[in-house]
Amino acid sequence: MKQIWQALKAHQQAVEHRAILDLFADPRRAESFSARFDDMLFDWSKTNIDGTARDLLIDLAAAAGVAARREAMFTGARINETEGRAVLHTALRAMDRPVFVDGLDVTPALRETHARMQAFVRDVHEGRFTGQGGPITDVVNIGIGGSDLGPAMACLALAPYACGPRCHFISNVDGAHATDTLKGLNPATTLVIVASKTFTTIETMTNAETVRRWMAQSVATPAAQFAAVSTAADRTAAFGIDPARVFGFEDWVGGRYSMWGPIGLSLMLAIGPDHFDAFLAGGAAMDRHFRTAPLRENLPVLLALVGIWHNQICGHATRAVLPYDQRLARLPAYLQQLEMESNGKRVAMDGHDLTLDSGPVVWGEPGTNGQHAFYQLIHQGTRTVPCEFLIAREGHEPDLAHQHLLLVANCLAQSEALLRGRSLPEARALMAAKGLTGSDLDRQARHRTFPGNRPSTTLAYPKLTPDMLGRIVALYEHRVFVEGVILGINSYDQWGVELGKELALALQPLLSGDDSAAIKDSSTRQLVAWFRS
Ligand SMILES: O=P(O)(O)OC[C@H]1O[C@](O)(CO)[C@@H](O)[C@@H]1O
Repeated sequence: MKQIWQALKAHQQAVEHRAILDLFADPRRAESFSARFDDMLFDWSKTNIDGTARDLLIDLAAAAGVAARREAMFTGARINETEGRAVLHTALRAMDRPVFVDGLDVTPALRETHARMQAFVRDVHEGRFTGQGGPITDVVNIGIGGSDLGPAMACLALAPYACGPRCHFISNVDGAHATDTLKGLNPATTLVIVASKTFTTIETMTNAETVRRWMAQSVATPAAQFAAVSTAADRTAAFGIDPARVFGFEDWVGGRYSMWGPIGLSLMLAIGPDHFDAFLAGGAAMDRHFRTAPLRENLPVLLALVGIWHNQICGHATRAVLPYDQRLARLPAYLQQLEMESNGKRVAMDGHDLTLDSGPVVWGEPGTNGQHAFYQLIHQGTRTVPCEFLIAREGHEPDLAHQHLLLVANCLAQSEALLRGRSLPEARALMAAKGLTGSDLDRQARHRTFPGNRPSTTLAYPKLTPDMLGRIVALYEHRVFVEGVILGINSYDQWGVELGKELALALQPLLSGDDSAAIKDSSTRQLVAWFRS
């Protein structure tokens, strides 16, 4: 491994100043540096990765043992070593294939829970399960992190497939979130889902109490309109939720990988069981591809290797995710948790400090909106931000096809602009054509140059259907896995969120009056005093 990392670094230094555009002298550049899976196209040719770098990166994945680790994950080995757990979200989307944990096939239980979810959703849709004031019109999902971001992202993404009650999401402990979300909802026709793997998360439990009080003002039995999704049946029972409406899952489903199972209940309510199954089928199709395609043609592996090249080799600390698909507006937030909670770690699996950078900072917004906000920095700032564009060939609005064309044109134009840039002579010619001369021309032209040579990839897909969303989400999940294996990280724990939780619990009583002298640093002491005054 060490030698491959060194060879990659040496190669990167050798080609650092080469223009990506020069790689296109090879007429087969785009074709050779693209991969397809069914009707998805991943084009990574607009990066500075050439044949040598590609070979080294593939060697890196092979030497890191990606294939063996992948098999270990799919077959239920306890690869989440710091928590002693298997990692089996893939089993949630392939329930027909036995998977054993400790010698026990876990899929019959998964199928049973899935069937219970389907029956419940049909009962809601067909009016057999109602609120105390009539058929369910609205669903409020209370959860945070992995118990919120996935379903919230997917409900928006699949809005054209909505066929059930309206779904709303409350996550923040800020009372504003519950207040604003509940405004206008009828408690007597609202179903509340408390979604929490642990059923201890302070934000979720606090919001659940708030919503229960809100409901109690209007209906006789609030608990009758509550359902729960959790691994902790004892705690859901203690909260008073009827076990008939509790959908359990196992601890080998990580929170940020959990939308495929019961945590996806709000999504299933929104789009119906058939579309939800299509979403699962899309994820399963990507699983098969990931498990069987050679590394060189394997989409998750390639996404990961491009990421490693940009982050650990070239030193670009951030990655922008830019979906030219308004309904993927929450994808960047979803990926922030998926990627940063998974690979934002400084201690490797073997207990040693990482000698390389951990996973990148992931951020983004849908295009074209981002173009009118932060693309200025991406085009002309001093730092390089590798960009990942996502774009569908077709939208869901046939009568607005001309707008979709404009969207596609913008997406392709951005990656072209990042690649080509605009040279000083080109900018001078433009300014001269506008009548500028002399020092004025020189100065104005400099502001209008673009360095170009800025890397980007494009993931193109036919249409954002449930199946396609499943493929895209599974693609990113596996990309995170591959990056984690190459970096030697356990992508499935999240100890880094614990300290803040502990300190918040300790600070809460101090804010409401207890002695704050125990606080060690004067800044926190000052802030506590300020809030208390
Ligand atoms: O589903 P739970 O147990 O409420 O946890 C919510 C989220 O909190 C975290 O544990 C981080 O604090 C995430 O990993 C998880 O998705």
